[in-house]
Amino acid sequence: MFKALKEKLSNLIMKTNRLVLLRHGESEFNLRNLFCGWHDAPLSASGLEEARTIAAANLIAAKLVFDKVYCSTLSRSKRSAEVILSEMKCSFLPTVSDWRLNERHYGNLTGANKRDMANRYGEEQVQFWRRNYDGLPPPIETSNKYFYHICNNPAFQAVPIDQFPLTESMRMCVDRVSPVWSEIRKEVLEGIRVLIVVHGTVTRALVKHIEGLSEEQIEKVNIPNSVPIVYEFNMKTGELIGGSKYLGDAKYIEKMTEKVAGIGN
Ligand SMILES: O=C(O)[C@H](O)COP(=O)(O)O
Repeated sequence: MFKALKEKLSNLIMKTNRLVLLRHGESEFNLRNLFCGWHDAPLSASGLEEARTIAAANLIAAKLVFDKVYCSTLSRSKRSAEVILSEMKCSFLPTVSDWRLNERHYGNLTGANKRDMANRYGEEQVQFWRRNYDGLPPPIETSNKYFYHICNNPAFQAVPIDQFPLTESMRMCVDRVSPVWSEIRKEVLEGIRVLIVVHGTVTRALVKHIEGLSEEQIEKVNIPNSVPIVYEFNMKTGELIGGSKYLGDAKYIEKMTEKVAGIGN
């Protein structure tokens, strides 16, 4: 009786912690509708602007504060995090750049226009490469314009040679992200308030881990740039409380999500 009451009381004063996921601002390659993957495309002018006026503005409006930030080793992720932190007046926060949070490698599609590829191979094939859980683009070839830029990018110095990808499916990306997600989850459950600023497919991989979605379910998820996604966890049990909460204007989020889902012009 006393034990049950104690449990009830401890549930009432349940300690929770939040985690926020964010996809970087629009990149030059997003703007030009090009497959990007491990190519280190910078943010576009609107990407920089939306990191401030959408990402940071919504985090500030929701009064969210952070103790630690995670991003990838690609500049569009790092730069978005810098802009957001500066806008939130907390550039002093420890920021971890981890290569395991890099975007999924798009193989030989890197640098190709998504619409051109749909005209050449058909929309179904392109959507298979983009969203099927096991859709594996052809490996990047030395003749690809971005092959040497990618191989020689100092941002990938920490990548073990036997783990350096030439292409990746969503499944491979989910597996790559898994150990770093376990590390972040542990910190979140210890009470560290974490912000993760990463990429479209890596955000989807994290959403799959966090929400426990099936392979079929995650194929239908599309992530707009610069829209914060908030999760809340029970720090004792590790359970997710409720679902995801997207911060910002619902109409804008819907429009941008549809844009990401489509192949573009
Ligand atoms: O790498 C890319 O091109 C983008 O970050 C993700 O593109 P997708 O929405 O076509 O997977």
